[in-house]
Amino acid sequence: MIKLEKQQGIAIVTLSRAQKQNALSFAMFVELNKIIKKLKKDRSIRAVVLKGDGDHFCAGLDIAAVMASPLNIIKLLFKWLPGNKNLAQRVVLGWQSLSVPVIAQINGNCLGGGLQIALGADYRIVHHDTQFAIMEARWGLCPDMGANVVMSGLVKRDQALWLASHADPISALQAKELGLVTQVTDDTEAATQKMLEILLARSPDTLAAIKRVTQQSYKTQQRNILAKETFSQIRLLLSPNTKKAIAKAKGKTDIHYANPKRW
Ligand SMILES: C/C=C/C(=O)SCCNC(=O)CCNC(=O)[C@H](O)C(C)(C)COP(=O)(O)OP(=O)(O)OC[C@H]1O[C@@H](n2cnc3c(N)ncnc32)[C@H](O)[C@@H]1OP(=O)(O)O
Repeated sequence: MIKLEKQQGIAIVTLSRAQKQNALSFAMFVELNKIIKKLKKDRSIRAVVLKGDGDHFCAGLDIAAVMASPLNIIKLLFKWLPGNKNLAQRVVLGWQSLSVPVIAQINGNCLGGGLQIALGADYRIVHHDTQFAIMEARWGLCPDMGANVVMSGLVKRDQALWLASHADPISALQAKELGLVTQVTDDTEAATQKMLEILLARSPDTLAAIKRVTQQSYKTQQRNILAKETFSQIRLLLSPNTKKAIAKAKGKTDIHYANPKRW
């Protein structure tokens, strides 16, 4: 469900489950993690392009499929030991551990976990018609998968709060205004090629150094943030208000939340 091709030194990673708008199963996270490890060792590549098969980048986590296996939920979101990242965090932040530039080429829907994976890339080239949303709040959850690390380098604090809290789709232009997007275009393929030409004209050592140094400013905080988002998600999953939020997301209207907990 993940395709990896190499063309003239460019690795092309494609989320390939077009009939489900490339919604992410547990197996896709496992495959993506393996691919990132493979690319890390591959000295023949100069850049990575990450995209979705068909008309969409990704419709987010396949919640029903992942929820069907409690063991997979634990492996994906909660396998946390001090200093370790869970599988989803390893995938989202994995693109940043590569020394080569990673460009997410985005069309159609780019939602939830799909947006988080795209935010882990170095650049996002998006079609005018793309829709973005951080959707966890609809399910009574909070953004995880490393979203809080990648967002903190891109979006101002009040905007990050608002985006995660309203959980509604925003347009490509709104996303650009917030800082989520590098470039909005009518031809993502051509714009990606153009960016690759510019990047490939630079020394790979220079690009690697720029990437490493640019990341450093928010890397120091990373471990605390990752641990916090994992623990917050565990508490939410155990909360009666989350059950109510899920019922609401499925269309139940007479929902009354209990008083808020102290965090
Ligand atoms: C920790 C949590 C992390 C997260 O990622 S939270 C976010 C999870 N994602 C969602 O909540 C999105 C759910 N999907 C939708 O709201 C809608 O869909 C869309 C807006 C993405 C698209 O709507 P439309 O254009 O009308 O297409 P369609 O007929 O609903 O979907 C086409 C096919 O794609 C499947 N699909 C879409 N999203 C998901 C998903 N997230 N997981 C699994 N399948 C999905 C559908 O079921 C259907 O397939 P079929 O025709 O076989 O029924």
